[in-house]
Amino acid sequence: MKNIKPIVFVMGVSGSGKSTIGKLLAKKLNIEFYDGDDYHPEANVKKMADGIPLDDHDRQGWLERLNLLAIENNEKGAIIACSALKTKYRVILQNNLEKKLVFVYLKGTFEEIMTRLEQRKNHFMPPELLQSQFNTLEVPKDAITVSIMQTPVEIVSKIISKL
Ligand SMILES: Nc1ncnc2c1ncn2[C@@H]1O[C@H](COP(=O)(O)OP(=O)(O)O)[C@@H](O)[C@H]1O
Ligand SMILES: O=C(O)[C@H](O)[C@@H](O)[C@H](O)[C@H](O)COP(=O)(O)O
Repeated sequence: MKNIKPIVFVMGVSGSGKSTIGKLLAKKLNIEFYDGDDYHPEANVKKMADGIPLDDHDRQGWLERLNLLAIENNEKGAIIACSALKTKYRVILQNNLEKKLVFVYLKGTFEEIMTRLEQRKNHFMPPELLQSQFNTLEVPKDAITVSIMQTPVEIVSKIISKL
């Protein structure tokens, strides 16, 4: 592993496994995990809970906060779960940061992720928003891309082998 204390953004659509994989990856690397969901302003959470997709304007301040979080953790490293759906969002996350961010893209089909979302309990994000998440997604070309059709342990060990 070249990158001992990386700043990793685990990205992908809602339900792709960002929180599950991010937490496990952080535990294995012994660095802090942050869930991007916890940094949305209340208005964003309410909008999503009401079944309305966020737009660029809604996401701007949230992405800026996560960029600051990355800067604060530049030395220690961090794992951050964040949808980071568009290329321009990933540019905001990298702003003024010394380290080059590592993006891990959790790749899965609409059908598989819909099944997981329908089974997930106690979460504000309604499965009906999944189509808009896929519509918004710009698949990253320079990310570590991992299929979600494996156990979390397998996914995390693949990620670590590529860091
Ligand atoms: N590799 C996996 N295999 C099977 N189920 C998974 C896997 N990763 C996550 N899940 C389950 O899928 C659902 C969505 O995962 P979650 O981590 O909440 O995704 P996200 O943070 O991207 O919205 C959860 O119920 C989680 O337990
Ligand atoms: O950019 C967005 O539209 C949101 O960040 C969204 O992608 C994110 O997925 C939600 O916060 C729901 O949370 P889950 O990803 O945990 O479903």
